[in-house]
Amino acid sequence: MSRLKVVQVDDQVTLKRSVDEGTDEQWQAVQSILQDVQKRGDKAVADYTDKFDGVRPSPVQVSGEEVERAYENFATADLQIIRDAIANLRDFHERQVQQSWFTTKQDGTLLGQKVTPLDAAGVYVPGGTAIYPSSILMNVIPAQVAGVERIAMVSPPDEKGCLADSVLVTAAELGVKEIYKIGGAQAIGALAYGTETIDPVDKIVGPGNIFVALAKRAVFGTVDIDMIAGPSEIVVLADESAKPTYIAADLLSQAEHDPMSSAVLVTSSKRLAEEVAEEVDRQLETLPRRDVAEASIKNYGAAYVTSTWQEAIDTVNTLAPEHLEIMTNDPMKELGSIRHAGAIFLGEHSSEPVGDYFAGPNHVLPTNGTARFSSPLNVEDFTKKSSVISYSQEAIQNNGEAIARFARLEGLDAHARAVEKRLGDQDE
Ligand SMILES: NC(=O)c1ccc[n+]([C@@H]2O[C@H](COP(=O)([O-])OP(=O)(O)OC[C@H]3O[C@@H](n4cnc5c(N)ncnc54)[C@H](O)[C@@H]3O)[C@@H](O)[C@H]2O)c1
Ligand SMILES: N[C@H](CO)Cc1c[nH]c[nH+]1
Ligand SMILES: [Zn+2]
Repeated sequence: MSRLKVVQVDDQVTLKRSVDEGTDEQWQAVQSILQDVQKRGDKAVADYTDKFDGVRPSPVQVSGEEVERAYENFATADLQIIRDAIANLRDFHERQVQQSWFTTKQDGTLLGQKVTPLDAAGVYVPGGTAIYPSSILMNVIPAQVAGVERIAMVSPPDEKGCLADSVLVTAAELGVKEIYKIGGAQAIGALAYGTETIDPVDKIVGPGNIFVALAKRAVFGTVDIDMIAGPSEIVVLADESAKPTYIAADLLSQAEHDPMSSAVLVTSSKRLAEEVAEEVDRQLETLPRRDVAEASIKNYGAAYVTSTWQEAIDTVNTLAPEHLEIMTNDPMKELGSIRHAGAIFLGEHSSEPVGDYFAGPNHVLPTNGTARFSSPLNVEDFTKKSSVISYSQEAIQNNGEAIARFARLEGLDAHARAVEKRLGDQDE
């Protein structure tokens, strides 16, 4: 019996998705960690690091010597790959830069929008069960391209109180100098509220486990956050021309992230669905992270078979997946029908990990159906806009009466009078 369920889609089928909103106990744990960090600063952060990571790094900030040692241990071939990925990501994100703009009218009015980078961003790099140098690239590069001056990075230490060489080297390649060996909700609290050692930031970005996600939700408002990225998801939309071996491999690439990840095939071909299910079983046999991938396939994996191709497209749009691969005869033809997906990979050579590590687009993407209304992490996330208004004397004389009248519609006389003070006044 295949672990990937083949399901005929009809009106009765509810599309399963993984939702982890945290338990009451987790919420309470996070709230009390955050309150304690606000009250006791560095001491609280050190106590929780000791409790959850089993170590008290001192100093908590990474030193230049630690970075030098990491370079000594790091293979040149790996360094070159990181450098090539950085170049691809910079090139892609530089195209996202938005300029300030201004417009003028005949009467001398000037209106516009001034784009300003955030002063300080905090980047969370997960470090519990795996190491994610790729997430450093995805979070730091758009911030730097936007022009953010201060980037403070946090990541939980290993049992020796250190960060992985790949993490330190990747951060150093990007020129990140402020790196702290802390993780979990206590690190989010330190970035949001500040401690004796760490200045607060304006926005916190980066993925993490449920404690990190709940802490980000809780500090939103004190600081901005990027999004709450849930477990990874992949949907493959395929027709008879697709190769089952490729589809199975790509489904497993996301299933191996987390038992809560979801990997789904959508097709109108029952034969393809059955072949992919068999192939998933075959490939699982030799996968090092088989336990995780198998649990994910069992929990949230499915091959949805539709009666028509249009139903297949509708199913994809209902799922609004984080990653969508289109493996059909003419993938470009389907692009126009896809309304909701975080990243769209076209054709059999565009395997999802190409985007996770290297191609250039960001791998921090909306999960959990939120691709219906949100976008990948991008340069704009690290900027804000101010409106600019400059009225000439002619403009205020021509429009002042109308503005005052509008103010009185709201019963706000001080507003009306502020404008009326200018009426009739002429420049010397
Ligand atoms: N969407 C993306 O782009 C993306 C990229 C990389 C990783 N991820 C996800 O990020 C997550 C990383 O999770 P992780 O656990 O490996 O690392 P993590 O760094 O998010 O969490 C580790 C920290 O959790 C805290 N913690 C652990 N148990 C706790 C408890 N009982 N109470 C309070 N705090 C506790 C500790 O402080 C520890 O330092 C995974 O789910 C992974 O799939 C997503
Ligand atoms: N696929 C993940 C986002 O859903 C990102 C990632 C990092 N490393 C490997 N993959
Ligand atoms: Zn991945």
